[in-house]
Amino acid sequence: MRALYDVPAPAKINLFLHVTGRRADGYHLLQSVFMLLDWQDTLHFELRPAGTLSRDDVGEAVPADDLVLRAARALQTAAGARDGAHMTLDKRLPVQAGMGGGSSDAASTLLALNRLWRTGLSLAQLEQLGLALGADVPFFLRGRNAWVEGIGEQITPVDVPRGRFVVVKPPQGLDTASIFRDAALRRDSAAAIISGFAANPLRFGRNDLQPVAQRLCPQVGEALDWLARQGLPGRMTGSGSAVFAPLAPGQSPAAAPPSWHGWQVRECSNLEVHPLAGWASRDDSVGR
Ligand SMILES: C[C@](O)(CO)[C@H](O)COP(=O)(O)OP(=O)(O)OC[C@H]1O[C@@H](n2ccc(N)nc2=O)[C@H](O)[C@@H]1O
Ligand SMILES: Nc1ncnc2c1ncn2[C@@H]1O[C@H](COP(=O)(O)OP(=O)(O)OP(=O)(O)O)[C@@H](O)[C@H]1O
Repeated sequence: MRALYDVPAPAKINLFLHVTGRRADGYHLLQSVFMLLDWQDTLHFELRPAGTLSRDDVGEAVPADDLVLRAARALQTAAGARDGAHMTLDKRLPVQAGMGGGSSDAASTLLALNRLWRTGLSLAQLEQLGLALGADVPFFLRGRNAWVEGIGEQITPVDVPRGRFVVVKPPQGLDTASIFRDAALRRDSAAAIISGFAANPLRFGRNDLQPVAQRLCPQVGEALDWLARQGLPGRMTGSGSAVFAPLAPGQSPAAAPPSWHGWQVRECSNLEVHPLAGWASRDDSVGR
């Protein structure tokens, strides 16, 4: 067994996102298709004795006690692990983008440390730990493009056509909780069915969080207008502020406007499976 691991933590985009209701605890019920992208953070893990956990500093955008450390601590406690780890996060994904970067870091941490520490938790057990860290973590653990319901825990794999996308991240980020608590948020979308999505995957539905996000962050509208002027049907991902559009074969987006300081415009391809898919056992009997 190796004493260190280097693992990727890919981003996701939500091809559509409908808010269908609200639970008694305030969390919102969603329907969405989550799709993995080839834009990623990288994490490095080294075994340390006596349960110590540490992480290299990654700058202001990520809190000191971030989702990597919190995921490690959650696994250590749940599995009774006696080992520790030193962790390095090479943060490449934009923060507060709606691309699930923090959740993906947490999922990759759970998968890597479950191997490094030989704690042997099953996928179902990791998903339960992950959901407490962030609503998107179970999706990343499962590792396939998926139709997702509930608050993120009901996951059904779906096929998404392979293709390229342009992603635009404005400099201003958006806080997920502020979007969900906004009084103007539409929370009553009718339940959709997978076959409706499958008939037209890149155009199905809408993002119900987009109108609120656009009001709180006009740069979201600016990004969508820029895509529309190129004939690209843009949509926001998650709670923003990044937006995306599918690209036709051979098509490239225009150069970003010169006034866009601090904006990111990036071409990506989708992934069929997460690079760490299969790292945790699907068999619950393997868990402790
Ligand atoms: C909107 C999505 O990006 C879709 O992928 C995610 O569901 C958001 O997931 P996330 O960033 O991991 O969000 P969390 O850290 O779990 O939640 C942040 C806050 O957003 C609100 N929240 C989040 C998810 C959800 N289904 N309903 C909510 O109301 C809650 O107030 C919560 O305290
Ligand atoms: N490893 C991490 N990477 C990024 N953000 C983190 C991390 N750990 C904790 N956070 C906190 O989580 C907040 C949101 O992170 P993230 O960038 O994942 O949001 P997001 O892109 O909107 O994701 P989502 O689509 O899940 O809403 C950040 O503002 C940051 O304070």
